[in-house]
Amino acid sequence: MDHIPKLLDWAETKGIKLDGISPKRLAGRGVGVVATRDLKTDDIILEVPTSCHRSIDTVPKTVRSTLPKEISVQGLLATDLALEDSSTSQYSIWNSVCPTPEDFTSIPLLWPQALQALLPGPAAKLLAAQQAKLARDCAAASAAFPDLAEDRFRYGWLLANTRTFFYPSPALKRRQNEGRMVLQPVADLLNHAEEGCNVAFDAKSFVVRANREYEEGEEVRICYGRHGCDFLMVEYGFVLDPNRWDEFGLDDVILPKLTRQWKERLEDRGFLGRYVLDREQVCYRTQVAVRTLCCGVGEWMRFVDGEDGGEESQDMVNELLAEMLGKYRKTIRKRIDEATHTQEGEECQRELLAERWRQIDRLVEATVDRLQD
Ligand SMILES: C[S@@+](CC[C@H](N)C(=O)[O-])C[C@H]1O[C@@H](n2cnc3c(N)ncnc32)[C@H](O)[C@@H]1O
Repeated sequence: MDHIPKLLDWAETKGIKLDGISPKRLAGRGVGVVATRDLKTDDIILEVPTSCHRSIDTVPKTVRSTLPKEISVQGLLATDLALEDSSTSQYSIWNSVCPTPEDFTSIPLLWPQALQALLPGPAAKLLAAQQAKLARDCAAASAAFPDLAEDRFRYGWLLANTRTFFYPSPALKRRQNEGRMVLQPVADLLNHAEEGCNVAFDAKSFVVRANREYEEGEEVRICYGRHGCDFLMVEYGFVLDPNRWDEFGLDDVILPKLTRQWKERLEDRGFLGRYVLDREQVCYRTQVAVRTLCCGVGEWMRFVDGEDGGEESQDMVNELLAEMLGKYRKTIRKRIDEATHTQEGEECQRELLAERWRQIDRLVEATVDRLQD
C-alpha cells in the first residue's frame, strides 16, 4: 500500500508546505522528491515548521531519565524509535513512509563479515568506528531497557543515522553539536546529490529553495555534505557517480613501503598516515611521505620545512607513486573479482561493494595517467 498520500494529508495538518514538489518512489533510491511543475531558481519548495521536529526534546522524560548519561543523542533517539508502539504512536503516518529494516540491507554494518572484510581500507575504518559507537549505545540502551530487542534498537539507530538534520538552533546552543540532531518529516525524503537545493533554518521552519531550474518530473535533491563515496557507502548504503567530492585513502598503498625509522620521522612531524588522492591531485601529506622513498633526510627536512619546493624530486615522486598505484590496481581488480563472484551476502551488497572498487579503480587510473603525463 502506498502511504505517501496519507503522509501528505498529515503533513498539511502539521503546517508543512510543499510547493511544486511531491514525494515519489524511485528505482534504486527508495522514496525521493520530484518536481511536479517546472521550478525556477530560488523557488521555495518546502517549509517544515520546527514544531514538527523529533529531537532530544521530544523523547519522553521516562525514557530519557532511564537511559544512562553517556548514551549518545543518536542512541537516545534510537531508543525512543525502538520503544514506540507504531500502531498508537503520534508519528505512525510519518513512520509508515520510512524505510523498513530490509531497506537498510545495503548498509555495510548489516553485511556478513566475509563481505565487510573486502571493503576498501578507509571504508573499513569508518565501519569499525560505527560498529564501536553502535555497540556502546546498544549496551547503554539494553542496560536501561533489558527487554529491548537488539535488532529493533539497531533499526532505530540506523533511522537516526541516515535521516537526521543538524539544527543550529540558538535554543539548543548549550548542547554539544550532536544534541542538535533532529528528524523532520517530508524533508527526510530528500535524497543526496553532490550539489543540491539550498537549505536553511529560519526562526520557525526549515526552508528548502531550488538551487537551479528543474523540469517537471526531475528529482529534487539536497547535499548531505561534501562526502566521498566511502563515507556515503558506510553511513547511507549507496555510492554516487559521478561525485566530485570523492577521494581515496592511500594508507594501505604507502604505509607498507615505509621503514620504521621513516615512520617515526613522519610521526614526529605529524605526517604519518591519512594519505589521500582525489580526482584532481594527490594530497601534500602523500607528497611528503613518498619523498621518504627517494630523498635523503636533509632534502626531505627542507621540503617539510618549506625551504625547498621539491621541484627537483617531483619527477621521481611522480614516477614512484605511479608505480605503486599501478601495482595497487592489481589488488583493486582482485577485490572487484571477489565481490562479483562471492556467494556471501545479498546481491545489492555485492554490487555496491564491486561498484565502490570500480570507482576507486577509475580514480587511481586517472591519477596514474596524470602522474605519467
Ligand atoms: C534521508 S534518506 C532519503 C530518503 C530515502 N530515499 C527514503 O526512502 O526514505 C537517506 C537515504 O536515502 C537513500 N539515498 C539518498 N540519496 C541517494 C542517492 N543519491 N542514491 C541512492 N540512494 C540515496 C539512501 O538509502 C540513504 O540512506
